[in-house]
Amino acid sequence: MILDDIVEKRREQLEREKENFPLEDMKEMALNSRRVSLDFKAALKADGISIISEVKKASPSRGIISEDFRPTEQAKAYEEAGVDAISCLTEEHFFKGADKYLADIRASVNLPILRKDFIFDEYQIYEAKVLGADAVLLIAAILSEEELIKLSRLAASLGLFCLTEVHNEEELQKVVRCKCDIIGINNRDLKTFHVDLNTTKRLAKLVPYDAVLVSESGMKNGNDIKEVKEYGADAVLIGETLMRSGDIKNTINELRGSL
Ligand SMILES: O=P(O)(O)OC[C@@H](O)[C@@H](O)c1c[nH]c2ccccc12
Repeated sequence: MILDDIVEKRREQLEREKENFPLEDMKEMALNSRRVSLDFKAALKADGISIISEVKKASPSRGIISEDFRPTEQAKAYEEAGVDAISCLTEEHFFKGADKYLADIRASVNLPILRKDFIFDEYQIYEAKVLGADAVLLIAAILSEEELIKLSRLAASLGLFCLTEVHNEEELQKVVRCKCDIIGINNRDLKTFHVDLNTTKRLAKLVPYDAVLVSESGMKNGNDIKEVKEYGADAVLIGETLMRSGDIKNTINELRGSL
């Protein structure tokens, strides 16, 4: 199963990271960071539908998405087009991401940044802080309830927001029990890669009214956004459509339905 393979590879990447830079040092750096996070949650709750735009070179379902991949330029173009937040992949093997991309983007844009990765170890949370992220992704499918609580508490203690991702009822119930306040509904099943916007429709009804709801994956145009907005989404997370766009401003306007 692909999700297991990704986590397995991610463990290997993590071991390398820990060898290069031990936990104690990473922790110290994170705790010494004086940077105040940008308010990821407020950005998603802003009027209208908020857009989180993703910087992603490749994915296991799509292969290479962007041949001429320039992460910082991409993020700057998103900022100029008026998006509300940026998501940056840091997983190396399947998504061809890198920590450096996030750090570089941090130095050039002034929007909240989500570290998009497969996070299961406290090291990755400290590292997110050091890289300059404002938020981290936690995927309910790969974390137990105890882990979700532990990692989200640690993130909060560092001033990081958590976007907690679910794909089915059981995962949603789990994150609601953990009182996660920013809930991502992934329209893509990470086990089969099948995309269905009805996932948002089905699960949105079970999301607590005071949580921020993000619909993730598979959206291609303004109609898709309108659809998930009707289901109750406060924000959308869009990657491939924007990575493939030749005119980001135009595509963002089209997605917002303002053309
Ligand atoms: O490129 P898309 O279909 O617009 O999807 C973006 C984002 O939702 C997707 O990259 C994603 C959602 N959850 C994830 C978890 C890990 C890695 C990637 C993801």
